[in-house]
Amino acid sequence: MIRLEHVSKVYKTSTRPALQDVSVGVDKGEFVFLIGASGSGKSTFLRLLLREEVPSRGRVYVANFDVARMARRRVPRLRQSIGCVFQDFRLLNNKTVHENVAFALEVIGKPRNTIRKVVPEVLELVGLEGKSARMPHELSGGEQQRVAIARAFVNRPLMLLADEPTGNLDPDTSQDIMLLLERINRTGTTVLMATHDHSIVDSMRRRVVELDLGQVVRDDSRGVYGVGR
Ligand SMILES: Nc1ncnc2c1ncn2[C@@H]1O[C@H](COP(=O)(O)OP(=O)(O)OP(=O)(O)O)[C@@H](O)[C@H]1O
Repeated sequence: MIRLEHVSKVYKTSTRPALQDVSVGVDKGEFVFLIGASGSGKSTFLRLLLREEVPSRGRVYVANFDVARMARRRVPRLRQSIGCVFQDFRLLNNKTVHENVAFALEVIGKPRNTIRKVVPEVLELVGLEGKSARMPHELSGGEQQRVAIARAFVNRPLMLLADEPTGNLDPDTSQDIMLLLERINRTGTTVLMATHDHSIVDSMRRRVVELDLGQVVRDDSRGVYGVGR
């Protein structure tokens, strides 16, 4: 599903590589934590998968896309197969919950009757049935993140990328969000989550890929956050 082969990334304005000779494969349906100190390269890793950046060296594959080399006009198709969730939710504040999720389908040209059918289904999946008419500011942080996850998942992407999705949430709410990401993973969706949250990584016992100064220093199949460190 994801394959990085000997990927290095050096940003123009930086001397030290953000990623250095990184080779990682993630199979369809896996749940993987990407961990590492601030500046270790986690966001760069995710941005390469979305073709928001291109590697300085090496190859990046996502599903059947040769991400770094594909024509620019095919990039929207790549991005449609990847759902994204962020620490700061990134909802449209002037739209309701329903409209936020529906918008993700409108922009890719889904017919209105499909949208009317699938939006309530996905809102139920994330536990927000009954809140579809609320505005984002009328929701708790955890609920806002559920809307963001619904929006990322409504198109049934092959993969969900989550960049610190629990970074703004308290521990209990974070656990609820993790249960939701696990549920989405059980539908067969590959989940790759960048995080600093020790307790979540330790409680889930999933695969852990650790970056340090742009290099993979650990890849454990049922890892914890800080083994031996
Ligand atoms: N657009 C950019 N231009 C120049 N340097 C960058 C750029 N983006 C990131 N970097 C540098 O690349 C390195 C890796 O950054 P990256 O954002 O990938 O780390 P991170 O692990 O996601 O950090 P954090 O946990 O703080 O988000 C850092 O040294 C950072 O300063």
